[in-house]
Amino acid sequence: MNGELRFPEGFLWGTATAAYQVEGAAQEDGRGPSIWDTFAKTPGKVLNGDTGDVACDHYHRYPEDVRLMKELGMQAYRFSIAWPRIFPEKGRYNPKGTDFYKRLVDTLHQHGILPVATIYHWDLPQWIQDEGGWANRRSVDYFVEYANTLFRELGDVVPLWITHNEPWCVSFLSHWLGQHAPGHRDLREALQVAHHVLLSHGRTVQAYREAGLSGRIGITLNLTVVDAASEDPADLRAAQISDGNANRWFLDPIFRGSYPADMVEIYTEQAGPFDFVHADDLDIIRRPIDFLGVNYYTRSVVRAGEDGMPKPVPPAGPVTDMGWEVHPESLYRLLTRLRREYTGLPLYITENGAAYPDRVVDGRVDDPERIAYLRDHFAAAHRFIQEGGNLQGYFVWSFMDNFEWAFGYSKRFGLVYVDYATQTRIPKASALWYRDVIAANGIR
Ligand SMILES: CO[C@H](O)c1c[n+]2c([nH]1)[C@H](O)[C@@H](O)[C@H](O)[C@H]2CO
Repeated sequence: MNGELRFPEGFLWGTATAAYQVEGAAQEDGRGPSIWDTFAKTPGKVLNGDTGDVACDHYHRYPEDVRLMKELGMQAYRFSIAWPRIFPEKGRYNPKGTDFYKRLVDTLHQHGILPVATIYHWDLPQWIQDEGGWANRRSVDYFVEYANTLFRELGDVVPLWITHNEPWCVSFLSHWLGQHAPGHRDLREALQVAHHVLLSHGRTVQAYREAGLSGRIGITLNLTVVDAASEDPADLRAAQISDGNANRWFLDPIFRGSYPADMVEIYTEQAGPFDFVHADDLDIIRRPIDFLGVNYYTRSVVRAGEDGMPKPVPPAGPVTDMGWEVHPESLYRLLTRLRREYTGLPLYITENGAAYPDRVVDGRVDDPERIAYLRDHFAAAHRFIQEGGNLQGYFVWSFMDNFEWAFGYSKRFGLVYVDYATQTRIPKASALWYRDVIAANGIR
């Protein structure tokens, strides 16, 4: 058909969620508290005082959800494993926690859906935070023990592993900007956290190789394109700094084995010496991975503040319900840069999607804006592939509406609408459209 954009044979189409955002069952089968249980119960941290106590009750309703994924033709499901289910207390392994993920993975296989497991998606066990959290280098050892347990228990049935979801959010958003758990505002701590998360990634890749498993392992980074508000040298430098913080701080250690020098100079000046970086750390962090997961939602535009540091410029174009600019061409720009400057490894879009104020009318949810958003981003991805880019799959965020962190349940990213009062699932028009895209392996 004219204008149809077909994707390569075997391209993997899926959706993504994360444990704390969908599972609920916060105290069930021995799960211990996470930093998000603590944060959400702290007055003022999450809109409307929402918590993940129940969420989408995915812990109990996953059979229904997986059936719906099958009906919608989804080929893969990216979920995260809740560390506090596996090690609820220091030194205590909880087999009941692992058993849930064995049930989930088994159900996915029964329906011909590929399981993709994210080992860490922000729900750090509170007992580790009580020892200093990711800022404490001991967290690296705890993480490797946790990961090795998952490889032992699930290594033969999970073919794709993601060590971490978005180290930038775990470090800078949560320990410098203070918007996510544990809500700290300390640049030096954020830099220590970023380093220990990256180090735990490298140690875990090493552990996966030593386990002799036949699957693949990578990491998911939230990446963006940063544009300067003008050609003024101050704005151009501000964009360079913003790019350094958002992108290069993680891409350079993983793919080049060093932190970006321009940013090291700035951060050393602002936060003191990098004495938390030990001699062989960067060699561990740069251990070769099998793929890179890319979470892309929007680009950013910055100008220079009084101090020369980047200040965000409000979007000029259309935005989603999060206020994020809809900018699909920047997905193409980002992917092209990754291929040009960093890696030819397989890439997966491990998250892309949009929140819109969805409404149920006569039992249906029409979401044309989400369809348009996804179509344009799929087209951008297709352009990258057509030019030789090694993009192998796409996971829409999210399978269903869920707990959107500090925004609580006020933002709906799902292809499937969730009525939280009844836990009813309603596939939105975008879910039915996505089903047709998957069936055609392309867009019209
Ligand atoms: C700039 O967006 C970030 O890359 C990002 C967006 N998102 C994420 N990271 C997280 O991985 C998800 O848990 C969020 O639910 C999702 C939607 O907000």
